[in-house]
Amino acid sequence: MAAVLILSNINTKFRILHLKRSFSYRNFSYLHSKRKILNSFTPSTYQIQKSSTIHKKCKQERPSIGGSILALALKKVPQAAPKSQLVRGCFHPGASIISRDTLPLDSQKVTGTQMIQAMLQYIWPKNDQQIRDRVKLSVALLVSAKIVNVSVPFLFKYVVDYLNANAALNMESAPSTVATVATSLLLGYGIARAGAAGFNELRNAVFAKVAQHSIRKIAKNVFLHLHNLDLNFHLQRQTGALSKTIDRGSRGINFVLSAMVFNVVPTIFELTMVSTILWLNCGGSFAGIALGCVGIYTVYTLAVTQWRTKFRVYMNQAENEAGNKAIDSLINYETVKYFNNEKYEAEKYDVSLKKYEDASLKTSSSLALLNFGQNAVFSAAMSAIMILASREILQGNMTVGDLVMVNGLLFQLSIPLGFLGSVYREVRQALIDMQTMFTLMTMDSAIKSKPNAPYLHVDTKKSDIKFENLAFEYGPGKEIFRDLNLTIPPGKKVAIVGGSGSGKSTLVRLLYRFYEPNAGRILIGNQDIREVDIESLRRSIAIVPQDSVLFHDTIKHNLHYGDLNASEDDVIRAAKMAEIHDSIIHWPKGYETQVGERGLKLSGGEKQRVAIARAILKNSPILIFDEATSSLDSITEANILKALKNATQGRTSICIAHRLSTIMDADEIYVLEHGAIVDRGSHNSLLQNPNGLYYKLWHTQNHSRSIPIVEPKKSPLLEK
Ligand SMILES: N[C@@H](CCC(=O)N[C@@H](CS)C(=O)NCC(=O)O)C(=O)O
Repeated sequence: MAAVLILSNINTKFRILHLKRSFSYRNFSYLHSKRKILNSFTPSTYQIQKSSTIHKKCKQERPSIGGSILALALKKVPQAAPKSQLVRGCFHPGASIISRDTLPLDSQKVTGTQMIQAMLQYIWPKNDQQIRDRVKLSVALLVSAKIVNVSVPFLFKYVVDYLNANAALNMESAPSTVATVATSLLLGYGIARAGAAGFNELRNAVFAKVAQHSIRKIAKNVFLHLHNLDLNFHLQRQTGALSKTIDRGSRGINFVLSAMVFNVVPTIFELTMVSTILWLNCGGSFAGIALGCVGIYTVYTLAVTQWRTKFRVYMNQAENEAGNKAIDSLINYETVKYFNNEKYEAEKYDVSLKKYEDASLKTSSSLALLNFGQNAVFSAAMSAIMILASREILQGNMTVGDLVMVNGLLFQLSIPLGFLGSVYREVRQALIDMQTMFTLMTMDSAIKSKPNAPYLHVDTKKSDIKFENLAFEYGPGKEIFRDLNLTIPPGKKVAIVGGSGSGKSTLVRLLYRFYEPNAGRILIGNQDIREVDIESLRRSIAIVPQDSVLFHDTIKHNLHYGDLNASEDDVIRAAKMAEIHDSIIHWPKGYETQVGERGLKLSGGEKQRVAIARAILKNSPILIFDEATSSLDSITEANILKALKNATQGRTSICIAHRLSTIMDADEIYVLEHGAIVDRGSHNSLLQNPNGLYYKLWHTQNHSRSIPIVEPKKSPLLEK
């Protein structure tokens, strides 16, 4: 199948824009403007052809984005090409991709055997005897349940035969004995039925701990693994998709385990027992009917399930689409109101609901067809086996009890098989989900500590920070630094200023090892940060980021996050230093106030002050303020600058700033432009140079800032 896939790496994220069977370049602008993103594109492997031709055309037509748009003619191929052919978003003819957002491009697909091995590690753990004992007990209970279950039709047979034989005799001779025997057999029948159910339930209870324990361990390991992957990985992936991967993957494990232990293995065991019994007791043709029935039933069920699965996929897609639209619309509640677009939003939501409705109807009607067919197969088999039995009875080879028994055995078999289609569908999906999750586990972080890396030691009096011949680019054509040299003296407050895109924040990311430089090195107290333990490096640096995002928890928890071992007094002290304490105590629940999702209930200034308090609490020798006062009004800013001054005392601090008024007191100011230092000095000395960038920035900002006097923003929490 020839297909066209257009990918864009705008925002460093590959997106599938459109997939078509045939492609003409004239469609390109249209497709690009449509930006159809097929998130739910099923994982397949495509071979890339003629990419260079189409890419060239894209470049001519849309020079501004040509470099980042790749239009690829693809052909489906059975196997993925080596991952080395896929380099930094550059696709070469002949290379292949796994086109699913959640599957990492640079990871290896996990095979079925590897998945089974991984699962076995959890359900048969080497050093957990308790779990192993539970598995053994579950298997014993499974076998017992099935043996008892198969004995039920036998007991029924004996009762029928016994009553049949004795009803024909003179009942007056020993009526009480007949009644006692029949009653005992029927009681045995009841006990056996209850016993089989009891064993089944006991097995479920015993095995539940094994399954849940495994899921917990796997989910925790995946979660930890995700935290250990580098920032670049996280920026390229939707966080929602990652959490879904863990969620679906661990649910998949649960499902596969449960299906195997509670359904597939017991049913195969029961089928083997039933056909053996029928063959030994009644003959080969009886066993043949049972096996034939289950065979036809299985083929029919799998075929119909395969056909109807697409309706469920559409249904789920439409459900997700509707859910996303509802969430997006409700998150944008204020924007919707600003433009009176409630009806438009409702219509948009209804489009997805309609898709859901259509798919849902197809799901139900195809389910009815499946159920009917399954029933018909078993009914036909039961009729056939009973006709055969009745003939044997008439010939005197079998009893009426035997007829009841064969009926019972076949009927009992139909019960677990009643869910075969669902089990098949869910297991297939679970295997895909598990594969996505385990594939994620094969990803390695691009940035990590070397084995036995020494801890970083920072002496605030001696350890300077040096950026030596630094070169860095976020990707091809996105160069930030070419040959940057910069020294931050120990214990001093250094400011880095410049326009947006000059590379200020990138410096912080490189220092924190969120990214690795392409050339050059960064030294703290003459220790190359690439050679030291990454955790010790990050412990030595406290950052107040540009966008402070808070956890959906209390304000106290969010402050405490700076140092989870700090005392409550320390938390309050940090809050006071960051000038947020007075606001908090006026909120209805004080420090116990919930901040809302991502700190939604707090104003920008409040969030930044929380971030400052957290950084103060972290108490690291190096402090970085990355545009930390950008969301503060003038009055709060003035108050907070004093707090910052206290916090930075005796530490090496770097203030990244756009607003120059916040860094006037810095010991040294570096002016950055297009990734190079164009000016340096103190505030006063820099203002002596009327041709310098600092001079221009200062006068532009002072002119615009002298007009408004901004009142401090009220907290949204106080307004409620
Ligand atoms: N007999 C069918 C259906 C069994 C059934 O009722 N499955 C439940 C889930 S355990 C269900 O809700 N199915 C809905 C569907 O398959 O669309 C089969 O073998 O799959």
